Amino acid sequence: MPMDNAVLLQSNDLAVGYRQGGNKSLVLHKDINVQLHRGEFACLLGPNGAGKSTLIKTLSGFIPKMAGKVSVNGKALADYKRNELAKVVSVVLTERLQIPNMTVFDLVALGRTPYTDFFGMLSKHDKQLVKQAIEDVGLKGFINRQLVCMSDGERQKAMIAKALVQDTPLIILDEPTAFLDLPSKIEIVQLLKKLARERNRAILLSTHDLDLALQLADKIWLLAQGRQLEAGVPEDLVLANGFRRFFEKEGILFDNESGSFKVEREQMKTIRVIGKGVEYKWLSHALNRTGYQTTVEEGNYPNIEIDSNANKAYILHQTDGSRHALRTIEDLLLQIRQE
Ligand SMILES: Nc1ncnc2c1ncn2[C@@H]1O[C@H](COP(=O)(O)OP(=O)(O)OP(=O)(O)O)[C@@H](O)[C@H]1O
Repeated sequence: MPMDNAVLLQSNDLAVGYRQGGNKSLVLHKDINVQLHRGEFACLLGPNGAGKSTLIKTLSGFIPKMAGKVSVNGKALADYKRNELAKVVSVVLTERLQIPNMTVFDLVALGRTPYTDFFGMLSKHDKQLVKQAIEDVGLKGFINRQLVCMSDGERQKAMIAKALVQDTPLIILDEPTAFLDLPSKIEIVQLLKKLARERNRAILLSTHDLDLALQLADKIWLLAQGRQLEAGVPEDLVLANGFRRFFEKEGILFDNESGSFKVEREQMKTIRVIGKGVEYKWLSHALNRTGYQTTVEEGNYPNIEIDSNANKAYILHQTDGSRHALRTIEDLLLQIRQE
């Protein structure tokens, strides 16, 4: 069966910002025209203060737009009744929830509110969904734990579980991975991506995890102060120098080849490295990090030979003809510095 890739979220000439009393207002971005389709996993990236939270809150109806239009599932956001909207979009914001005595189960169960009766009674099916979502975010043993007795990362996972049980076609999350350790970040982002692909949901999340976004996002939305939002598949954005234009600062360069940031530093000396494989990669990394430029070309500079046969020995040949065999990269760096 072909997947439905209808537009679930759309903005037309949207302006976002804040009203500041009287007739004064602060418009952060205007003329935002973006679309998010069913089955799409999109990451909103941008430097601090770019306006990511402001855009997320505006798109999900938490703060009023300054101009333009936001449509969810073909209907203007403003035309939705509260309960009706809660069946279409679930939102996870960064505000910390600290309700005394509330357990993980209680919090996640709130996600079923749009589907329960007047008294908020959970059916057997609702309870099953709540338990499943708690398991899915890796909080199985925490079901009866009070939120106030949990770490920021655990609480964040509970908030994501609440969004999952809300069972909406559109999920919007503001920095859901902010407090998570790296394995949990990957786990949660993979879970969300799977949800988008297998259950045909549209998911938008803001994040500072550029690496994860480059690896997993179907679309990236780039936002920076004073720049028009740019959206596209990650590879197109890299090739169009998008990350350079949006993120580079003095001394910090985005390397289009590796898709990562590099610290610009003065290179002191050239060293020739002879070898291959993972040792070659990490030796070059160590030399670049400590200010050496590496080359494979012959020339009048020190040579380092990686001897993989001799249990990863590094043989340093200095220009004066001296030779040193070193066991670790640390020893090698010390030796080079002594010369
Ligand atoms: N309630 C508010 N009233 C006025 N200005 C605000 C308000 N909230 C945020 N701002 C300003 O709007 C700008 C964008 O803030 P926002 O929180 O949207 O950025 P962000 O991209 O999410 O940043 P970060 O990555 O640091 O979380 C900032 O300059 C901020 O100071």
